[in-house]
Amino acid sequence: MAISKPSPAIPEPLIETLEARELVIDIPGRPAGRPLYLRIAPGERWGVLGPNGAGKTTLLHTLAGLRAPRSGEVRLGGKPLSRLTRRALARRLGIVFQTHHDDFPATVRETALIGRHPFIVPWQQEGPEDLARAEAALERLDLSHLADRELSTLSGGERQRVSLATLLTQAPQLWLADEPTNHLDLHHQVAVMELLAEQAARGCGVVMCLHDLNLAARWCSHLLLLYPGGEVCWGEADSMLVPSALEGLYGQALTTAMVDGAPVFVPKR
Ligand SMILES: Nc1ncnc2c1ncn2[C@@H]1O[C@H](COP(=O)(O)OP(=O)(O)OP(=O)(O)O)[C@@H](O)[C@H]1O
Repeated sequence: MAISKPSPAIPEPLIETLEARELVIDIPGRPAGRPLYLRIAPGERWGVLGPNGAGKTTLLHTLAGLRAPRSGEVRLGGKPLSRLTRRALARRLGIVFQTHHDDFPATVRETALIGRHPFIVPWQQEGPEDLARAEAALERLDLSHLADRELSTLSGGERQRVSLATLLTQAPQLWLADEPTNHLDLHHQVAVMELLAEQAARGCGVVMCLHDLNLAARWCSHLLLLYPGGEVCWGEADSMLVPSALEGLYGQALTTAMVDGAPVFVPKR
């Protein structure tokens, strides 16, 4: 996968910040816990960590405006998400879902082009520039050779890369990704983390739910730890990667070492 050449067709993002103000996500039957005050600034790479069922996906969907919070609000560029139209929001914020629902037959190229839908008027066909962006995104995600394939014929990792290519075609300022390295082999895991880091370096804000502590330690600038009881803490990654806190988060003893200047966490047997 080519990881060195960003598409020249993608414009520089506007500078906007995603903010959670006194936010409590809505998980039925769970106590409210500590409200979130988050500010996802341009250039930041946030990792959301927590065990299964802690609420990572619920948080991501709430930040994307797909799910109402129990209380508090999410603002983009100073405006509550509820005051933005779906179209205005989709021009600025994009999401990679944890699971894919491919209800209609479509090729890889057609799926990547969905990323342009917020920018074209209803019933208008995609133009040459839209197509060029989709092709560049497919190339970036190592998918050009699969452009005409039906989604239903792809492997899990190939399908995951199509979702990322669609988001790259959309080129939002805010990238929300639910387990973006799901199904990916080691090389493509690194390539996708590099892609997200590259977007942040362009001035995008990135939030990703991760299960791999070592990817989080190497690629995230900030971390948010979500505990199953609703407790939450967040801050710069260096200050959050405390072995005892991570052991408490997962209920799993860890061995820690420093490798190439970053901590590495291995589960104890
Ligand atoms: N509509 C719903 N009704 C009842 N409970 C729900 C609903 N949606 C989610 N939940 C519960 O909310 C909790 C948080 O779910 P969520 O998918 O956000 O967790 P997660 O941290 O992303 O988990 P995983 O690591 O397994 O993906 C889970 O216990 C889930 O069963």
